[in-house]
Amino acid sequence: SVFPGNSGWKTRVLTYRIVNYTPDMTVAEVDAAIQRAFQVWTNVTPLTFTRIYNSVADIEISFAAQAHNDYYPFDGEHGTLAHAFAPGTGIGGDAHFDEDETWTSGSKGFNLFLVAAHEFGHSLGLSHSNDPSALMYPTYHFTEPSEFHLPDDDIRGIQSLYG
Ligand SMILES: O=C1CC=C(NS(=O)(=O)c2ccc(-c3ccccc3)cc2)CC1=O
Ligand SMILES: [Zn+2]
Ligand SMILES: [Zn+2]
Repeated sequence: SVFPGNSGWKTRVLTYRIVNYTPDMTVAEVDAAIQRAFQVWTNVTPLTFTRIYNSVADIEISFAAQAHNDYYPFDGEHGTLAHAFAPGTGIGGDAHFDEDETWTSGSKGFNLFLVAAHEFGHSLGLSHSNDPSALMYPTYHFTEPSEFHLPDDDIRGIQSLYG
């Protein structure tokens, strides 16, 4: 089952900011993938996510390659696709996506919606699941986004933090 992180956010109203964009997708595609990735979690919790454009948000979303001002430099194409920080101030909650990957809204490369939904699980305090069908399972597997449903294991995990 999913091992919930040690703590979650203390507030239910969270903000997010898309700091920059990948050239692999249109701005509209990135916006939609991020919004839908948050919806996966708002559907099953009392959490709400408000997008902001200027000041610092709780969850700052950015694309970067190699070293990028945290202690977890990316590694070029493949390998680590993205990472996210558990709830907290500053870098807490932020999600970084490796620009050396090919990001798509389809089944080619890596599907941004699916990876973002997984990373936002970490941003909300979830760790990995050992259930292969779970979104929080550590291995990427493509699912048609229009048919994506949050597996029970993940619902149990997030509701143990924000139920
Ligand atoms: O906690 C970790 C540590 C290792 C990671 N490896 S990754 O970047 O290659 C990665 C692997 C799987 C996913 C994923 C899993 C299930 C559904 C969608 C994406 C996302 C990123 C990413 C990650 O979130
Ligand atoms: Zn990073
Ligand atoms: Zn993960």
